[in-house]
Amino acid sequence: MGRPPKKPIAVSMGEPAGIGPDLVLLAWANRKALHLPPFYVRGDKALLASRAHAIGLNIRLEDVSPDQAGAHFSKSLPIVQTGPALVDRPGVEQAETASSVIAFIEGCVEDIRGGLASGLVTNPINKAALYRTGFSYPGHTEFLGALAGKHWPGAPAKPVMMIAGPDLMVVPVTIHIPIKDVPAALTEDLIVETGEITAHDLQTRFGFSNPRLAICGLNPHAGEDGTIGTEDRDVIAPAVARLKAAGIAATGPHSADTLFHPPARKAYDCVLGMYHDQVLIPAKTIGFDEGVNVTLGLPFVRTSPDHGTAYGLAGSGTARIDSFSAAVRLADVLANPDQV
Ligand SMILES: NC(=O)C1=CN([C@@H]2O[C@H](COP(=O)(O)OP(=O)(O)OC[C@H]3O[C@@H](n4cnc5c(N)ncnc54)[C@H](O)[C@@H]3O)[C@@H](O)[C@H]2O)C=CC1
Ligand SMILES: NCC(=O)COP(=O)(O)O
Repeated sequence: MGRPPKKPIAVSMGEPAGIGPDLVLLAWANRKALHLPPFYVRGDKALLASRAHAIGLNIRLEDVSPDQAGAHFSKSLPIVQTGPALVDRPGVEQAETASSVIAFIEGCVEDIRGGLASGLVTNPINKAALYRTGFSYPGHTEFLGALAGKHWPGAPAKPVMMIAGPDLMVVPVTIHIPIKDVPAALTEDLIVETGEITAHDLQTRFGFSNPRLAICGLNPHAGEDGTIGTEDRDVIAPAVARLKAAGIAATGPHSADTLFHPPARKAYDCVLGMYHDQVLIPAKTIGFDEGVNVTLGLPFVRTSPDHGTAYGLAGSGTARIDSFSAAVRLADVLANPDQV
């Protein structure tokens, strides 16, 4: 007996005024050249039709249910209509689309839970626009952690953000918080938990037998023995010691400024940074086009392009699809480890 066909990847359309709609259309149009597995979009068909016209793509869009998506993918872009029809205004924020944006994500997670999709790829959302309508999660990462807790009760669901590129993988220990709040948020337990989840997922999902984690300091020169800030000595160093005691190949705290040049990158598999920009700046500088945002620590697979909504490019047809395509391929590999 042959293997059953792979389930499709569920893709959320993301911010309607951003480049998410362009990306799904361009990716489907170039699916063969990009070696993309079957996927479907939870979004709005009317808006996608309008955007396809704007960027000069004459492609078939099919309104389907998730269980039919795989069968349609070779001939048309399968769309699971989610929410009301939207008006296509590229680059223009509209408060009334916020509930649809959230419903796209929730619907995809429910599809995975229901066995209809193998993994999730999210398109970028306008975070500030969602906050303005009362959305209480800083980003997808935290929202997906909450959805995992709701739909997989009892399963471990501490979401950890990783930006993975061919030349660098990084994890920010604190994510979407103001820089002034970082020192207080950094605890030994948080660093240890993040390191353990990272090491576990690099082993079980990414095939590293003994992943080497380089842990950044917080202060210049990792604090110079507590003379330029005490967090490196009093919080981060003990956390590194605990990770080592747990059998994880962790080193640090390292001075972050000298951790990302090519020879330094040979000494580790992944960097844990203490705050968002400490590690996302090098990751996006080195591999903006190929980078993929992966959420570790969830009971399901979620990836995303590493960029945002790029309002200025929406509807122009010029948005690069490399990162989105890499996100779809990686979701497929992670969700179907025995079939690639
Ligand atoms: N995963 C998510 O949902 C993310 C959402 N965002 C959201 O994106 C919005 C804009 O954030 P920014 O910091 O301006 O980042 P951005 O990534 O949208 O744009 C930064 C620069 O990169 C360019 N760019 C982005 N994607 C591109 C692509 N595919 N092809 C070619 N050029 C591209 C843009 O034109 C711009 O010059 C914010 O509302 C933020 O909340 C940002 C990052 C991730
Ligand atoms: N800068 C990366 C980013 O903000 C991604 O956030 P999320 O929406 O994936 O949590």
